[in-house]
Formats: sequence, C-alpha cells, structure tokens
Amino acid sequence: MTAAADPVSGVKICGLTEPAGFDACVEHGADWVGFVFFQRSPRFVTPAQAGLLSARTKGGPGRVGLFVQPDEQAIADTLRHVALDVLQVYGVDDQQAHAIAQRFGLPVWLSRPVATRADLPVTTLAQRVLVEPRPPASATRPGGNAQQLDWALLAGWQPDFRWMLAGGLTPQNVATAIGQTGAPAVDTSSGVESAPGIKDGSAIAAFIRNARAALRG
Ligand SMILES: O=C(O)c1ccccc1NCC(=O)[C@H](O)[C@H](O)COP(=O)(O)O
Repeated sequence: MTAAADPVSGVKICGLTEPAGFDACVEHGADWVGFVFFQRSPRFVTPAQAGLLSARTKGGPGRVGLFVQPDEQAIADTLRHVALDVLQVYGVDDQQAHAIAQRFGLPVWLSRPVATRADLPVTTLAQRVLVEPRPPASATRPGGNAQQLDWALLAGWQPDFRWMLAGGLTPQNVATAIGQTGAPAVDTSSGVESAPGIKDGSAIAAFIRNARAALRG
C-alpha cells in the first residue's frame, strides 16, 4: 500500500470471516477491511482463510491484519498466505510498533485503549493510532467488544498524527461520533454484524454511507 493508498480519512470494516461480508465491503467501497488473527475471537480467521477472502477481488479495500502481542514470526508466517497492506497491533508499545513497521516495511496502526483523557497519546512512532475504549478486565479480547468510548474525552484533542476512532460504532451513531470527536477515520465490527463474526451487508452499506457523509461534513 502506498502512502496515497493509506489515506488520512476513511472507513474500515473489521472482522471479515465470510465471502458475503467481504464482498459487501468491496461493493460499498470500504477503504479497509480487517482480518482478525487472534484465536480467541469469534472473528478469527487463519492466514489461509484470509488469503482466500482477499483473493476474491484485486484492488479494492486495503487489507489490514490484526495481531495481539505478536511475535515477528507470527506476522511473517501470516504474510506468506495473505498480502496485507497494514498491520494493526494490540498490546505492544510505541517502540515495538516502530520495530514491526521497520521489519516488514508496512504501516503499523497501534491500538491505544482509552479510559481517561490521560490515556490519549501526544506522540507516536506508529503510522496511525486506533483510539478504542479500554476493555473491562473481564473481556476476553482487547477489541471488537461493541463497547463505546466516551466521545467527550476527545473534545479538543487534535493530534498531529493519523488516528482512527473505534468501539461500538454503528450505522446509527457513526455520524454523531464523527461530529463530536472530529475523527478523520472510523472502524467498526460488531455494529455491522447479524451474529458474532457474521457481517450484515445492508448494515455495512448504511455504515459506509453515513460515515462518508459525516466525514465530508
Ligand atoms: O474483533 C475481535 O474479536 C478482536 C479481537 C482481538 C483484537 C481486536 C479485535 N477487534 C478489533 C476491531 O474490530 C476494531 O478495531 C474495533 O475494536 C471495533 O470493534 P467493535 O466495537 O466491535 O466495533
């Protein structure tokens, strides 16, 4: 993915597991689709499954791979099956995110769990920061929990790096979320599903339509 193909602003649909969901993202013009390589997720796909989904079309959305506390070998093994454009990482720090980007020559998006305003980063070495709600201690995964961030925490926050808002976004609330936070890019998973891991094509269409209208503002 070139810098031009990794735009500042856009819409990501995460957690694709099946052809119909992937095809809906292509049809409705998602900027990115996400594949979750975390085994304890209902959206887990193997690298080979992600490769098959990705091969359904040439071009289209940027392919984002999600990794939780990854070691480099796991990423390298995944890249043998599916050409990813972006690596989205959880449970690593800024320096580790930078090292991963250097090692693989790919943009790295770093998830930052936010519970209070003090959690908002002021700098980053990552190519983009994913601002997500801090999951409860009882959560079994660090993202994809349909949990909404307190958008008021972001009031007046204007970082000089790329960022994306995630967490509990739906076709119904995404425009308000963008209006209240000024987010230049948005990400959803649970909010466009009919069941965990199964995407709803009409919800994907509505999410992208509503998000784009708000991003154009
Ligand atoms: O979706 C998962 O199961 C998952 C597992 C491990 C790490 C991240 C995961 N998902 C992240 C996302 O789908 C999004 O980046 C984001 O958290 C939005 O999720 P949602 O609140 O479900 O819209």
